Amino acid sequence: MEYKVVERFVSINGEGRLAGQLAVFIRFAGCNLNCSYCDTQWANKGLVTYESMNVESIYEYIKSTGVRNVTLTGGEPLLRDGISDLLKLLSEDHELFVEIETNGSINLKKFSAISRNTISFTMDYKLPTSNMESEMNLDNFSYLTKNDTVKFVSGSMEDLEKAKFIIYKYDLIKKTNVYISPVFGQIDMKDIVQFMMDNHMNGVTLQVQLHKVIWEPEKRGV
Ligand SMILES: C[S@@+](CC[C@H](N)C(=O)[O-])C[C@H]1O[C@@H](n2cnc3c(N)ncnc32)[C@H](O)[C@@H]1O
Ligand SMILES: Nc1nc2[nH]cc(C(=O)O)c2c(=O)[nH]1
Ligand code: SF4
Ligand SMILES: [Mg+2]
Repeated sequence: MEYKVVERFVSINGEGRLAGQLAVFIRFAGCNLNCSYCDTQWANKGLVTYESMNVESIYEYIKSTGVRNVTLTGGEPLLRDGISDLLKLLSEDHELFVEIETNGSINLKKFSAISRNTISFTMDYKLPTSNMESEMNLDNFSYLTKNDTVKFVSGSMEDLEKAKFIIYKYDLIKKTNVYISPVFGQIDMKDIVQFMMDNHMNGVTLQVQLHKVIWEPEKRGV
């Protein structure tokens, strides 16, 4: 199985539970959604330049970096047939901790058989601002554990209200890690903090994309 890889690099992880730690990134081409705010739309275009890599060459690259946190992202990394083969190989190397950024539309049930000790899903719940909310697979919440994360990328008060509704309806704080992140530059983070205070959102973590604070927000490969 060949995968279209549009970027591979080492940086600090700017998002998620391991934000601030070194991570090696593999970015796959193509996505089945089209979020209004997507910061990697370039990776989803048909004519994007990519490298063909297979499971072995991806694994070799990861190991060659000496970095133990791995982030698989895109585009939508779980879109490819055969991505389970890569997840299985990576799960067998207990030196690695693998995070998969996924868009909430892909059924996670099919990955239940893979050993999940060192494999963690960060599932976005796409809010109204994204225009992609109708694509969310709500069954996915039953496959997430405390090793995983649900992320609500919010660009408006309407988004925050919807995030609150979903968090409590599905009891997400008990099941998994819950993050709120601003659509970069589109909402005042003070308003998010105020919303969290007004609604007693204990157990929810606010996070800004660290790499966009450190480098130019549009910079690739960081
Ligand atoms: C580019 S996506 C790739 C993985 C997958 N397609 C997804 O949406 O989760 C990686 C993460 O970046 C977030 N993201 C994309 N554009 C953003 C923006 N303008 N501001 C904040 N987060 C953004 C997405 O919501 C997602 O959590
Ligand atoms: N530094 C850095 N951290 C990240 N964490 C998740 C990313 C992504 O695009 O999925 C990302 C990214 O693009 N850069
Ligand atoms: S799902 Fe992810 S990669 Fe696809 S358009 Fe939305 S943010 Fe971009
Ligand atoms: Mg990114």
